[in-house]
Amino acid sequence: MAPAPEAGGGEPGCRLYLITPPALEPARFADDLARALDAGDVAAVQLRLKDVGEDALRRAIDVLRPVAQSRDVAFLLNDRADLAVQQGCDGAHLGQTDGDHAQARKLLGPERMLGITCHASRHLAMEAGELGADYVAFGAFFPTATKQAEHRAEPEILEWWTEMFELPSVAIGGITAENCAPLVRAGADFLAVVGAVWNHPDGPAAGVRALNAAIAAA
Ligand SMILES: Cc1ncc(COP(=O)(O)OP(=O)(O)O)c(N)n1
Ligand SMILES: Cc1ncsc1CCOP(=O)(O)O
Ligand SMILES: [Mg+2]
Repeated sequence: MAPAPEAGGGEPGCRLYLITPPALEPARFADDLARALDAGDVAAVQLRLKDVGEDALRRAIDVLRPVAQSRDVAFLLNDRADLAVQQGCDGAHLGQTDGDHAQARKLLGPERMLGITCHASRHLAMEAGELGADYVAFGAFFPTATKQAEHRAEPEILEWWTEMFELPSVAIGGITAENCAPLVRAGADFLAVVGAVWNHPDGPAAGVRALNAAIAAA
């Protein structure tokens, strides 16, 4: 999940971080995922299935992890650091109520990534940085139909974070090709998206192309 090198050797650029749709059938979704990843630059994929049991989650990881990893795209698991380690994921993303972050950091070790939700809180982000998170996630920046988001973030928090710290930031929540420019200009290292890719009217590949074009133009 490396930052994009900027042409001309300037500041690293912003990259896409895809989160899976809330429900999926792994074998069928594997084709959609492959097409999306082959459509343009994607730094990471997060498997986020909130409504399935552990067996189904393991099966989904087994099918989808190789699709990402074979393309050098990091594969992270939502909510479960333990399962991320057991199943060979590249990391885990944890929210504020997803268990003990310090324990998760230990479990994941230095090789696997830990991402932490920080909503719109500078305090939570500094705490996450102190305990060794690999990125901090701010949001939701825009209204989203994917999740009942209880926190609203403004681009200023990305500017502040980028000026103060080197740890990468992720922006999430209602992000589309049409509205992402202020987040890119504010210094977001990654844009995490669900709907803008998987619900794109011309398909996921078109969603990835549109977002990468918007990032490049920002
Ligand atoms: C990259 C990224 N940022 C934020 C979230 C939200 O995590 P969380 O607050 O734990 O909510 P759920 O995703 O578990 O509903 C995320 N998943 N990924
Ligand atoms: C998981 C999550 N956390 C905050 S907003 C959100 C959903 C993002 O999905 P979308 O890109 O469709 O708004
Ligand atoms: Mg969570």
